[in-house]
Amino acid sequence: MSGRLASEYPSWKKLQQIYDSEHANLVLKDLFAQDPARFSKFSKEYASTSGPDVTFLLDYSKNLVTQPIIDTLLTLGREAEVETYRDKMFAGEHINTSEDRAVLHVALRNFNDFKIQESGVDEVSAVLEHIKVFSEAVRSGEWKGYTGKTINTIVNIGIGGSDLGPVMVTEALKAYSKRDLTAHFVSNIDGTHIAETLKVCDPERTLFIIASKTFTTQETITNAESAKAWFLETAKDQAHVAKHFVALSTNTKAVTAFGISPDNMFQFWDWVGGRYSLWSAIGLSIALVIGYHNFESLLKGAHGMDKHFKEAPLESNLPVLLAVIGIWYNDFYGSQTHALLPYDQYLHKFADYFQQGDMESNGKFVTKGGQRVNYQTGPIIWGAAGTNGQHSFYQLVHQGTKLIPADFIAPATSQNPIHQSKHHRILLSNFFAQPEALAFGKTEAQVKKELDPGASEALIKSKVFEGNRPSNSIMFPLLTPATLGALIALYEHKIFVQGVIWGINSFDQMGVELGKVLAKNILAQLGKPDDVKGHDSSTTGLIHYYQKYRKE
Ligand SMILES: O=P(O)(O)OC[C@H]1O[C@H](O)[C@@H](O)[C@@H](O)[C@@H]1O
Repeated sequence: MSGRLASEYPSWKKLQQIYDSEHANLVLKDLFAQDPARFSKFSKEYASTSGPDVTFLLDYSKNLVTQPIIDTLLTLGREAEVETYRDKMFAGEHINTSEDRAVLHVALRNFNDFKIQESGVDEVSAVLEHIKVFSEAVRSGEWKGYTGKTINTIVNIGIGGSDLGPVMVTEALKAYSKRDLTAHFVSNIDGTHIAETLKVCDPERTLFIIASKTFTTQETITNAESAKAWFLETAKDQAHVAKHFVALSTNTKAVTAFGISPDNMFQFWDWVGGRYSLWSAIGLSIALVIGYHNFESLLKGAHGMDKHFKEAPLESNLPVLLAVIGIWYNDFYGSQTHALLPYDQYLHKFADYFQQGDMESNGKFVTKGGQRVNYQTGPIIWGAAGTNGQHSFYQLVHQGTKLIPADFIAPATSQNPIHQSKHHRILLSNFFAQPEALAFGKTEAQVKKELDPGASEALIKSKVFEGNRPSNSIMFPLLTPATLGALIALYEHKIFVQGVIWGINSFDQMGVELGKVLAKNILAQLGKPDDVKGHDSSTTGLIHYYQKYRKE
């Protein structure tokens, strides 16, 4: 984040030399055979030192690394001043330089532990109290709708960071949810999303949460207006809106203009990035679904990881290790993507969440100093919950031509140990088997032994697994709110470290702007073909096609 080109650091050049001269010999099968202690050397157990107990194991032994490579990668971190920039973040310095903002999602889950100076930080506990009081009133039934009935449905209307975090976390912690309160999340501008949701809502018992940091996002405001119109069709009186609409935003003026009273607004601050906002008022839907106490555990679990990230030396700092190993593949092996593969159905939105978290943060081609980078920055993040992926895309992961580093994530214990945990044992046997298969593969000799002597060369070749495909494995005892908090913070800080090394600003998102501006211009031209001006022939042709067939 110093804005320097990563490729100028001496350790970067050294890593390139190591890659060039050694990568052909970096064979997992051999590395494990040569060192029986490889697992214990390249795995670490995390145990929180503050807040609720959180432990997990990070096994990074199945990576194409040796100790000297890890050491050089850590030197790269030091040369890029990862420690300095980490301290700047925690100190509230304006490390989001393009927007001149502090980056303080860590302050949202700090509970007065670290001293952080920034305006608004001293208001965090009051907003948490507001979330607590409000969520408890709704959950207990004390908060009533305009006809005196309790709330049984919440609809969070938001998009991007005002949607993905709450969606992912409420799914991940469903086992802790209040079953008589149904949560829906409406994000897409496609009218289908709000229309289908409203079909199953009762206006007398539904609470709409309008979640938007800026309160100007077209999708969210349009959906919120449609929801309000739908509500007023039944409720008639504008005064009833107060019982059914609340806002989560930094923009009091726009919230008031929408018709939501400031009493029903949950505040946050410009130093909370959208994709880092689930810890803020944006997490209201989470507190409503799992209860404030569990929401606080989520925050405290994340704080434990913040403490680890802030205090642990780089060589035992888990976010740093994940970050530099990721850079090894991304920048030296040329891998384009990184897969997140949780073996936990509750985490089925985890990869979706970190698509924004990682790709919006590190999908940048200029450094903070404005130079075009001459190396790869953020990877494409993707993934799905196991074992579903095994029956779709794992073919390519095992035998395709691309190197796909992957993180396998699993709880040792299931929240649903049905059939004497038979399901979970099968799930975990797959969780253990897949990284093993990826790393060690299957040789031609092994294949031949299993086939008839007359088997064709082609058949034999098609059954070979080259192996040597790297992965991390993360295991924890149970997916609790605090464990999830720590896990999310682990990845947030990994993304931070990578951004610092690449010299980019991980905290702005200029790349979402151009399309928005063009769409606004096009929206004004959709009326008639003659209005369609100033576009290339393809865009013009597409708009004309729409105009020919549309039905209003
Ligand atoms: O909460 P808001 O202001 O509605 O923004 C929603 C989203 O908009 C844009 O796509 C980006 O800025 C995202 O980072 C943000 O999360």
